[in-house]
Amino acid sequence: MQAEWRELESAVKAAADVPLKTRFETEPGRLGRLAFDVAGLHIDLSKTHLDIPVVDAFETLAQAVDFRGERARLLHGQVVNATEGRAASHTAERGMGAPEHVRAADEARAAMRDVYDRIEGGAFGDVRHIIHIGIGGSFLGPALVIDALRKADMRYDVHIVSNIDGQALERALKQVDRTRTLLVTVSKSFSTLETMLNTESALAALGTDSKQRLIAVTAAPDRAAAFGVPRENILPFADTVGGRYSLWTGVGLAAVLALGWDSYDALLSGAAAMDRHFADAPLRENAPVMAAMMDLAYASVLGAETRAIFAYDERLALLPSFLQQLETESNGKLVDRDGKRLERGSAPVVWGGVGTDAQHAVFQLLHQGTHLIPAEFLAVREPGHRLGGAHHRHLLSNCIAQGAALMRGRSFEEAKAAGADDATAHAKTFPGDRPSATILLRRLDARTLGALLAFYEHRTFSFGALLEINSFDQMGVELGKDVARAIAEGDLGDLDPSSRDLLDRAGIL
Ligand SMILES: O=P(O)(O)OC[C@H]1O[C@](O)(CO)[C@@H](O)[C@@H]1O
Repeated sequence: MQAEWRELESAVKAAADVPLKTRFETEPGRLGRLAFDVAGLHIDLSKTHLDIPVVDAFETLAQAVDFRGERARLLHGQVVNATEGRAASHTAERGMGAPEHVRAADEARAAMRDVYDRIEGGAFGDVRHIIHIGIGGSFLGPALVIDALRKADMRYDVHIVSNIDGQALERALKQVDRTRTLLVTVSKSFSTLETMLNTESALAALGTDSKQRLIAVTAAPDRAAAFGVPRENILPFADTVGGRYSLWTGVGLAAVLALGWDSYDALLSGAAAMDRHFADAPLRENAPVMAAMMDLAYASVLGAETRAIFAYDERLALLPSFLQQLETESNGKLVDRDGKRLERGSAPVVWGGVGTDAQHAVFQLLHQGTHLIPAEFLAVREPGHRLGGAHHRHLLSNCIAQGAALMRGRSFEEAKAAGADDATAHAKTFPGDRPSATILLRRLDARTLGALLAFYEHRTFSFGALLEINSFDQMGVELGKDVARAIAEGDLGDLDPSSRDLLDRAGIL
């Protein structure tokens, strides 16, 4: 593998020496090769340092690391998460996978439909409010989906509570009529501290029969039953579905209730369309694979430590947070699948915000700062409001202008020609040649959103597979949890003096 990586590194470094803005003239057909239309998404990677030699080198690496074999193992339900000895079967939720995984997903969806119909039919009373309790992958996906597809006439008023800070639950409780509130606790493990404590406090606040109004969504149904959730209120899902890949399961129940079952079907069908593209398209026509190549070129070869995502659409404001978990928890790893220390960078820090707000906050650094930061812009062709064309025209113009300006830059001479003195002209010089990708959605509906989220899932997997890491475990979160548990139980062990002092000052000792 070393030879393939060396070849890739020299191709990427050579590509980085060629100014991006000159490439459209010198590389005929560049835009056509690096822009992809899939399932309602237009994905433009042409303002990046991907070029034919780089993609060739990635193809060679893909061959050497058996990328296609790993993809087949993922999509056929074989073990791809070796440390936990299991498959990653999220695509089975959309119909692609081992027959037993697809069957289990279908059964789980039938159980979900049954609970959905009981709620709609009044079995839990006249429900108006839903408090969804969960954290990490057990809330980011549903929260994003609700926010993105929010309708004026939402069927239920959904409050999502994740943080163990009691303020989060208290705020939600203040906004609901407790007699008309359904609790949906989502926890793959049904043992996560934050979720369990919030559930207990919510049950206490909702009164004596509150367990009857508790739905549990989990891969550990026996734990939920032991907790006292009525069996018919437990929605199981397979433990082969990773938390950050789980919004397609009953984890999305609150979103499905709020948006309607049809939206859920459409979300799954959009994801399924992306699954087919990922499974079938040749690597250099495969949008998630090509995007992963781009991510690796920057993070693992050129040393970019961050990657910035800006959604030029209020409805996608939660996307950077969702992707932060998806990408960093999946690929923020120190060792490869054999336990060998990685010789190159794994997942970059993912951060971002909404445009145009972010332009007035962090874009100075993007345009003139000293770090290499690949940026990603997302926008939707159809506006999500009825305020008239000016808002949308300016929004989209700003979005597209950022990528153009990052690439083009402004020379010292141009700044001088515009009348600046030398010192000011230096300050007004933009180096340019800064990479960005742009994703344009035709419209933001459930189907397109499903395709978009599946695109990111497969891109994350492809990054991990090319780097030969396990994208489906998250051992790095355990130590912090263990130390916190020990402290909460009063076991300070060999805790360092600084932390003891802080606990003392915080009033915990
Ligand atoms: O769904 P659970 O088991 O409550 O876990 C919540 C989150 O906690 C993590 O395990 C990390 O601590 C995430 O991977 C997961 O999404």
